[in-house]
Amino acid sequence: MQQADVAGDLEKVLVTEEQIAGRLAELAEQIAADYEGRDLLLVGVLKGAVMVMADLSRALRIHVDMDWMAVSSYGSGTKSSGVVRILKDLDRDISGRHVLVVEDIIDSGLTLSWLLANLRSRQPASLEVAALLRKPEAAKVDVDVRYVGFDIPEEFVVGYGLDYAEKYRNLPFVGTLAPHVYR
Ligand SMILES: O=P(O)(O)OC[C@H]1O[C@H](OP(=O)(O)OP(=O)(O)O)[C@H](O)[C@@H]1O
Ligand code: HPA
Ligand SMILES: [Mg+2]
Repeated sequence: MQQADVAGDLEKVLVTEEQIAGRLAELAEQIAADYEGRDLLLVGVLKGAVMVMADLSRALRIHVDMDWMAVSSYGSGTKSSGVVRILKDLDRDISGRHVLVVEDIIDSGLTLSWLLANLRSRQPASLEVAALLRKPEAAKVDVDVRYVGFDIPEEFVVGYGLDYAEKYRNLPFVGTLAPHVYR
């Protein structure tokens, strides 16, 4: 009932549940091979990356530690404010650790570019990024992303962790909103 209501707000599905699972399995294999014999720390970026973190980490067949940061630059709108705030910092020191930042989406790149500079200053042994989605046409800054799930067009998307005004995060797929929802 509720799911039907939620789906009614969508214009189209961009990435299906099956496509997400398939791509995360491929990325997990790549990551497991790249980090073999190394101690890996996954850093999830709340709240959007919760679903990616949950599914990617379970697809990984190596030991990992997990920590979380919460940063916010979007508030309740569909445009990045460019001002990034730390809402929750990491619990532990990352100096000397191999850190893989896990993100749901790289849109303007402003959040990630700020976050990487912040994390780099804490002197990890290595620092890479895994993101489910990337919008190449929306990039305002260049960020080097080692693992990308899907490149998507410059449209506002929701689902699989991604929200519009805190809604739609629980959709199992990624889709675009019907214009009537945000106009
Ligand atoms: O590349 P950018 O243009 O900076 O956008 C990407 C960031 O924006 C979203 O987070 P948001 O600030 O909305 O917080 P949330 O994860 O809690 O939804 C998303 O989860 C990324 O972290
Ligand atoms: O397209 C998007 N959807 C939801 N949240 C976002 N944060 C950055 N880009 C997006
Ligand atoms: Mg986020």
